[in-house]
Amino acid sequence: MPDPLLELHGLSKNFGALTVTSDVSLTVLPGEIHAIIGPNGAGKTTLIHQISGTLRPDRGTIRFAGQDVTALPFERRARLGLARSFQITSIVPGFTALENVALAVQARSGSSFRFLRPVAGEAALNDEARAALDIVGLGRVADRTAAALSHGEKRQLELAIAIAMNPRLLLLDEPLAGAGPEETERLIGILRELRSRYGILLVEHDMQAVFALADRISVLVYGRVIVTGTVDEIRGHPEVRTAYLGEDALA
Ligand SMILES: Nc1ncnc2c1ncn2[C@@H]1O[C@H](COP(=O)(O)OP(=O)(O)OP(=O)(O)O)[C@@H](O)[C@H]1O
Repeated sequence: MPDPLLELHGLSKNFGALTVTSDVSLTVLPGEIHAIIGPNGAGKTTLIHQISGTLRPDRGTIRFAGQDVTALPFERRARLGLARSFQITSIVPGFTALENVALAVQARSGSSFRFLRPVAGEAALNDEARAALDIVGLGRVADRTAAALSHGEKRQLELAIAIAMNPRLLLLDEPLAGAGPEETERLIGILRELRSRYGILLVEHDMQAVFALADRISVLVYGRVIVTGTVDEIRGHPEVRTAYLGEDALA
């Protein structure tokens, strides 16, 4: 088995008397989609915050690509290749899709484009941004403003922005939220393509999408991982079936 890209060990977090993450241990391997599912309020988003570095765990460790990153700030983790997909609200509506992604490339690269002549620097920025748009299937709308994109295309744009960070691992918090059936199908196809390039930790409520995509699934209930397993293991797990998902979700 390859070394894990991401390794959580005994991660715990309380907000006052409320335990939001309780002794969470899990791994994400290169080229794997590891999905986190669980009922509302189970602690999925706060777990993502702790991994990305916007929230400090009270206890436990986070190792990324063999390095202990538990104490590193968000930007340092991002530079190491831990990219969180941002919500639509971070997209600049008046900018084109290309400009939105170019901003992310520029933010990642800092001053490295400064040493190129302005025109060459801009061309290099745009080339990278175009490549990210192509990966998520948005190449043909690169010059359209973000405001003019459909909801599904905006979700694709978020993915392109995350990819522009040059990640090794993508943290995706509900990438299918609000997408219609056709858009969902398209996004599932894109996420499947992305798996060959990155490890993915996926938080998603759409159970059919999770079952279509995940290599492994961890079930989070009240901040605790009650089981980690393959799609078949999770579908058939009695505690998962009865505890909270309901039979319909697992059909
Ligand atoms: N900053 C905070 N201060 C206090 N409590 C918080 C804070 N952030 C989240 N919580 C609480 O922590 C618990 C876990 O929330 P979280 O958003 O991680 O759950 P979730 O599994 O992502 O839920 P959903 O599926 O609804 O998005 C909830 O009870 C929430 O109210």
